[in-house]
Formats: sequence, structure tokens, C-alpha cells
Amino acid sequence: MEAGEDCCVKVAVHVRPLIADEKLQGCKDCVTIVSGKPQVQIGAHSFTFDHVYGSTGSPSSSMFEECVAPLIDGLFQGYNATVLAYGQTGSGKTYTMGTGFKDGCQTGIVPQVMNVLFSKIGTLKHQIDFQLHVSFIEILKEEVRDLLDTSSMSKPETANGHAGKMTSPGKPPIQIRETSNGVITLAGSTEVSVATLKEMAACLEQGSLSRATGSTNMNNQSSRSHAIFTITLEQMRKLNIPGDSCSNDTMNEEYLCAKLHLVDLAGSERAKRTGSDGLRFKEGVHINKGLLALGNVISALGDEKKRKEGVHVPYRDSKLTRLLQDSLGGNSRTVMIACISPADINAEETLNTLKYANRARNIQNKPVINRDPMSNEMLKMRQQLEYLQAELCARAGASSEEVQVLKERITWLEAANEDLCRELHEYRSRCPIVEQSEREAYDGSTYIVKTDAVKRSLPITEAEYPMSETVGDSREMEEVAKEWEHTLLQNSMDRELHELNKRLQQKESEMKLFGISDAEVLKQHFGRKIMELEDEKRVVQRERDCLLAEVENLAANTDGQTQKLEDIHAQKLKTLEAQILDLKKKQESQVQLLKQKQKSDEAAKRLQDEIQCIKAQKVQLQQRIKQEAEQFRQWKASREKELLQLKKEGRRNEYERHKLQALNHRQKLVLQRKTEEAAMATKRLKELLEARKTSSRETLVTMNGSGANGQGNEKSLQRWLDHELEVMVKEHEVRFEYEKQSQVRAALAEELAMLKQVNEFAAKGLSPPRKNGFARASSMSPNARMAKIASLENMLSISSNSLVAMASQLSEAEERERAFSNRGRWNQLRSMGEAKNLLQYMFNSVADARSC
Ligand SMILES: Nc1ncnc2c1ncn2[C@@H]1O[C@H](COP(=O)(O)OP(=O)(O)OP(=O)(O)O)[C@@H](O)[C@H]1O
Repeated sequence: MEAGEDCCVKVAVHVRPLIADEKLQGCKDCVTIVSGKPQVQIGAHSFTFDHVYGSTGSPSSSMFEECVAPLIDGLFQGYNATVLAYGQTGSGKTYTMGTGFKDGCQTGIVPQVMNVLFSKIGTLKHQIDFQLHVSFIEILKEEVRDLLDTSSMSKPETANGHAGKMTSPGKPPIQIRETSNGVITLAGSTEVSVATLKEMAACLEQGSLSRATGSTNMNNQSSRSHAIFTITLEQMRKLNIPGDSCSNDTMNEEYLCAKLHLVDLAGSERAKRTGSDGLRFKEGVHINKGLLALGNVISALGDEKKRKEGVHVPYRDSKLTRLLQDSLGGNSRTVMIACISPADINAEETLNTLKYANRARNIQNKPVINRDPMSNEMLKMRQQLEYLQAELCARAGASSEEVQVLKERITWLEAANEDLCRELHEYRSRCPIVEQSEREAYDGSTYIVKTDAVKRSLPITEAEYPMSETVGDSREMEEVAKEWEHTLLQNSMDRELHELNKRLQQKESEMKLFGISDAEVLKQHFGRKIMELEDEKRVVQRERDCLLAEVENLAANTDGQTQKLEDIHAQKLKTLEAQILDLKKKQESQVQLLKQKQKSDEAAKRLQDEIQCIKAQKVQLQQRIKQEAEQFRQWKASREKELLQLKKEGRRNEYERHKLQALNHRQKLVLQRKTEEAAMATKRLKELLEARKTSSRETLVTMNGSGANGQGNEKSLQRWLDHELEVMVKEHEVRFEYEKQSQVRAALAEELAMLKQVNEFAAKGLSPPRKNGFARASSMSPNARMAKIASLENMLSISSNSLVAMASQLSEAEERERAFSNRGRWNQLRSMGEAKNLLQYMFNSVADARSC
């Protein structure tokens, strides 16, 4: 084997979405991914990895291409590789790896690996001979079990809810061995030779079904073992050596053998949270032991100081670490996928996972191409030959050739320099535009941030009962509009009536004018006048006729006297004629007057009609005004009734609101008290943890410096013990507060879920089930429900923050505890006497505490 290149373990984080169970518990997403960066933030902690997938990091679908595909390419070059899924129980390891492969399901890394592997083999098989083997084992309770052993039966689920595989009786257990050149092998495990994708998939499916799984509170199909699916790729390549036609076939062949381990670890778990007991509890203990050993290996390899100090790496502490010896710090290219849940309830475990993963990034592996010794030797010789040939050429060549090469190099460098100058110039000319657009983008973002901040700064109490006010406002508006409309109508009708009255008055006064010159009297007057004129005319005519007769008689007598009489008569006649004419004129004028009279009669008639019409209109209008007033009165009465009803309802709502506010207040107080207690305990734990660092150092210094002074030493040991005990007590207190807070949160979440369900039922027009909580929630008004939902959501996010803060300190405490116990808590004790004294002191302290 040749010397390996240094390459760090690559770490990707896979954040799964909140699952139904977590949503039901009202869990909040407490993990933030920094946009565009592989950076994860949780509470005050921030971690950077090689990749982050899921929950608005890169899409999970690109994980295979970015993290695993390069490992497969390496496999074909002869490099070993490992993909390792790590994380808390239920965080999505099996989902990510696809080791729960069933019914040909293609999601997950392992099925994708198989697809890519066979498609590559398909394209290369004409040049290279391939051999593929797979093995599939699990480590359950520190025992390695073969998942592909067909002789052992698959065990159905037991009463304890355990499904798994039984080792066949008489078969020797699988042994982990290390070969002389340090390669870890499994003696006794089944290696199945596979030629097709289907065969390999069948192995995966068979092993997955045989794997031990069981149901816990946190995952109803929890893997109870660490599973390793290993693909071994052997290649026999024909080498193309120019000018080498004489050597035999084996001399021109190269043999490579590389392994790909696909590891799905069991999840770390807390017995209290998984609710495990009996067998499940024992499994949990073993799982945690294995993971603790893995953590210690990662810690030893990932801590630069420890690495430099050459600290022992405890691979042999567990079967898991022994099997992964090559993958961590050895001959392998390794990708670790840290699977995490974003739920705040899992914040402590998520933090622990991220801390481990972060440390794993510092592990340096030394992958080498795995050739067989013969091929390796051949390669070395060939390389040496090539080197010597080159050397020979160089020496044989003239020095002028060297000069020529240097000249060419100078020309090339000059050209490259020119290109770079041009690029720099172009960049500078583009710079102001880029800066401007960056400034604009920045301004835009601050604006968005500002508006968001303004929105967020609105206190939630302002949003309480907003709907009732809006409804009240709209009702009032409606009422005012109605009254206004009524007043307008009344006014316009009054104006109309006034107009009619005015017209009526006018017409009546006109009529009066006609009335003053009494029509009948006038008529009689004119009639009489005409008659008189007629009589007068007749008298005058008779007179004239007499006169005419006299004139004729006189004409017959023709004497002088007669002539005189005749003249007199003619004179008289003329007068009479004139009188008649005058009378005629008078008569005509009387007729004319009579005609005018008739016309005015007609006008009076018309006026009379108009007056009648106006009077009718007036009556109608008065009726309408009356009707309108009646309608308005009725509306007003009903409105007042309604108002009364509303006031009653308002009082009820007000009462309900007060009741709710009181309840909210009580809930908030409880939450506040619990949060304050939690914050105090967390703060105290933090202070103690900080103080412990210095105190343990001081203790050591004091103890080392006071070798002669036995009493001083004893006192400082006692102080150290007091401090240690206090840290533990505080850690327990915080854990206790954490549990209480989780319970409060669960109750709030339950209430919230119920209210939301009632809202959904109401939106669909259905009535909610007749259960206790539902009855109370559905008796609330929609506005009160909305307000309660908002208040509960507010409380939930307060609770979530408190949980994350506690989880952060608990994770810190646990990590330090682990580091401390690794170093040996009691290393400071140097004699049995010191130990006895300290034990006595501890007994006294416990007795004191119990007697209080
Ligand atoms: N990325 C994801 N998207 C959607 N659902 C997921 C995702 N990851 C995990 N889940 C769901 O979460 C649940 C737990 O996942 P899984 O069994 O893979 O966890 P695990 O880490 O293997 O748990 P354990 O250690 O207990 O075996 C499953 O119901 C799974 O379908």
C-alpha cells in the first residue's frame, strides 16, 4: 500500500421536518439555517459544517450527489469509503440512509448508491473485471449479528414489541479481527457475491427486515442496533503500458479492492423520554454505551491538542468503534451525516449531536488506494522506471534545450500577467456598479427588517378582541347611516310638501281673483246690458222707421214746410243712425267681453283642476310622510330591542372576556413562574459550570502545593466535593425544571390544538365532538377563541425559548461531566486516607441534607 493523503472527515447535517407527533405536542422549530451558508444555529450556539440539508438548507435531494457520489468515484479508484448516519433516536437516520429499504423503495442513500454503482459498472465492464460482495451486520447489545445469514431464522415481534434475528445455535459468533497490516475484518460473517442490482437490493431488503427494531415513545419503528451494510468492490484492470508488448498478462494487470461501509447507527436516547423499560431499557443502555465509546473516539481524534499529545484512541472500548476504526482516523474517505430534529423538545440532544459532528470534522483520515501487494510493487517499479527514463532524457538533452524551455516559460508567464491585468482593469470598471447594487440591496433589506421589526413590536394584547370592536363599529355606522337616510328622506318630503303648499296657495289666490269678479253676476250683467242695448236698438230702429215713413209721406206732399220737416227728420234720422251704430258697437264690445269671460271661465276651471290635483298630491305626500315616519319608528323600536339584546350579549362577552383574561393571566403567571425558576436554575448551573473550570484547577494547584499541609489539602478536597455536589444538584434541578416546563408546554399545546380543531369544525359548519375540553372551547365566541389562540401561541414560544436555554446548559453540563469522568473524577485523591476522609465528609453532608 502506498502512503495515504490526509483528508478530513466530511460532515453534513440533515434536518428533518417536524413530525406529526412533535406538532401535536406544540413543538416549535428551534433550529435556524443561515441562508446560503452551511451554518446551523440553535439558541446561542452556532456551528459550521461542510453541508446542511433540509429545513431550508440545501434540498435533501442533493445530498447524494454532493456527499456520496464522490465516494463512489473513489471506490472505483480503490479508496475505501464510509457513510455514517449519526443522531438521536427518531432524528431520521434510517430515513436518510434508506436502510429501512422495503418493497423496492428508492429513497435514501443506500438504494441510490446501488443504482449508481451498477450503472458505472455497466459502462466500465468492457475494460475492467468487477467482483462485488455485500455483507450486512448489526451490533445489538455488544454482539455482532449476521443479517444475511439465511440459516438463522427471522424472529417475529415478541411480547415486548421486539423484532430481530436469532443467531443460529451452534454457529460460532462473528469475530472482529485485525490483520497484520492493520485492516479490520469480520470473521464468520456472510459475504454474498452479487452480480446484479436486483441481487444486491434483495440482500439489503433481507437484512433490513431481519434488523432489530422496536417501538418506543419517540419512534414507533426504532432501530435497536447499529447496522453496517458493506459493499466490497474488486477490480482487475488491464494496464496500458506504452512500448511494453513483451511482458505477460499478469504483469499488465492491476488488482484493486475497496470497501464501502454504509452505517446506520442506533439513536442515542434517554430512557425517561423513550419510555423504555425491561428489554428496551437494556438495549438503550448498550446503545448509549456504544455511542459513548464512539463519542470518546471522535473526541480523541477530533481534539487537536489531544491528537498532538498522542492521546490513546479508545477504539477497543466497544465493538462499534473497533469496526469503525478504519473509517475514523484510518484508511477511508468518510462522510458523517448528523441527523437532527428541529423540535425544541429535542434541543439538548440536537446540541449534543451537533457538538459531536463539529468535533468529527477535525478527524484526519489517511485513505490509500487498496491494491494487492503485487500490483503495488509493480506500480512502484513502473513509476521508478518512468522517473529514470525522464532523468535520462534530461541528462542526454543539451543545455540549450533548458534555455529554450525557460524562454517559453517566461513568454507564457508574461501572457498570463497581461491577462490578469486586463481582468483586474475590467473588474475595477465594474466595481462602482456592483457596490451601488449591493448598497441598494442592503437598503432594501434593512427596510424589510425594519418593517418586520415594527410588525413584531406590536404587542399581542393589542390584537386581543379586535373583532368585537369592528363588529360594534359597523353596527353603529349602519345605524347612523339609517338615521341619516331617514332624515334626508323626511327633509326632501317636507320640502316637496312645502312646495306643493306654496303652489296650492298660489293657485288658490289666483282662483280668488276669479272669485272677486263673480262670474255669474258678470254674466247676468253682460246679458242684461246686451238686452238693454237690444231694446234701445229696437226703439231707435222703430223711431228711425217712423221717421222714414214720415219722410216718405212728406216727400209726397212736397211743400216748403214739408221740406223743413224733412230736413229735421233727416237730421233726426242721422242722429238715430249714429245712435244705432253706437249701440251696435257697444253690443259688439259686450259680445267681446262675454267671450273673454268664457275664456277666463275656462282658465278658472283649469286652475280648479290643478288645485284639486295639487291637493291630491299633498294628501299622498302626507300619507307617505306618515308611512315613512311609522316605518322609521318601527325600525328604531326593533333597533332598540336589538341594542338591548346586544348590550346583554356584550355584558356576557365582557364577562367571558374577563373570565378568559383571568384564566390567561393565571396561565401566564404559572408559565412566568416556571420560566423564571428555570432561568434561575439555568443561570446558577451556568455559573457553577464556569466556576468549576477554575475551581478544579485551583484545587489541583492547592493540593499540589500543600503536600506537607495535610489539613489544608483536606479542606480544599472538601471544597471541591461541595462544589461538585452543588453542580450535580443544580443539574438535577434544571432537568426537573425542564420536565415541568415540558409538561406545561404539552398542556398548552393540547389546549391550542383543541381550539384550532373547534375553529376548523366551525369553518366547515360542523359541531365539534362532545368531549370535555371541546365543549368549553366551542362555547367560546369566535373572537374569544382567536384571542385565546394568539395568547397560547405567545406562551408556547416563551416556553420554547426557555426549553432551548435549559437544553443548552444541560448539554454543556453533560459534556463537561463526560470529559470529567473520562479524566477520572477521583484522580485527585492520592491516598486511601484521603479517600476515606472525603467519603466520611460526603456521608455527613448526605446525613445533614436528609435531616433538614
Ligand atoms: N427528512 C425527513 N422527511 C420526512 N420525514 C422524516 C425525515 N426523516 C425522518 N422522518 C420521519 O421521522 C421518523 C423517524 O425516522 P427514522 O426511523 O429514520 O429515525 P431514526 O433516527 O432512524 O430513529 P432510531 O434511531 O430510533 O431508529 C419516521 O417516521 C420518518 O418517516
